[in-house]
Amino acid sequence: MDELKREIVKKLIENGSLKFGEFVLSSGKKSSYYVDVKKSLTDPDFLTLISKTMLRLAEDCRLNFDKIACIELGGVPLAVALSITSNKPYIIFRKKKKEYGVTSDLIGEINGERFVVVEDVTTTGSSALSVVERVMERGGKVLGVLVVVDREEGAEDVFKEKGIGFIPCLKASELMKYSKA
Ligand SMILES: O=P(O)(O)OC[C@H]1O[C@H](OP(=O)(O)OP(=O)(O)O)[C@H](O)[C@@H]1O
Ligand SMILES: O=C(O)c1cc(=O)[nH]c(=O)[nH]1
Repeated sequence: MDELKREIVKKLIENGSLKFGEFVLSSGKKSSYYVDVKKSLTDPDFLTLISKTMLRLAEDCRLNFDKIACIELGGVPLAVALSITSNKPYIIFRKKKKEYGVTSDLIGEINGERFVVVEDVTTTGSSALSVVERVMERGGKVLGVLVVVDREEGAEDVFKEKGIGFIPCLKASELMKYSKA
């Protein structure tokens, strides 16, 4: 697994996804760095690497899932890639309901299946938690949350409290450590 982590770090760096400066995060928090995982998710090699890593982590943790769930935007390319690698269907939640056409906030179906949630980055975990809650409200079961980079700013505790597995491919501290190696 260590080798996969190093490959992920290498790709994130090559793709210019680790940025230093002054950033405002989704939660309103300020940060001196930003991990632009979405930029790397435009790279087919990164998509392949991440989906293989996520499938391996899910297998190692015995997450016997039927479907994949995500929220736009960052989760979508991940869900598509993992769907192709695992041959399991996926669903997408919209951040907001549409006001025309098909107005549901859900694309795909939930019929009591077992889900893994995928997310590009977790900071507070609130975005991934909204997916977990929305799957459960509709009768789905959530086995775990798989994330590319966890910034170690609270998400782990959020899911521990809920009794839901939280499985980052990489922690921010590992990203910083390996990026200097
Ligand atoms: O753990 P949290 O504190 O919720 O922060 C992480 C969330 O923030 C980012 O999304 P963003 O809100 O920037 O939306 P986007 O995917 O549409 O770019 C990221 O993709 C996660 O979804
Ligand atoms: O918390 C966030 O909004 C966030 C942090 C980060 O490093 N990368 C990202 O895409 N979002």
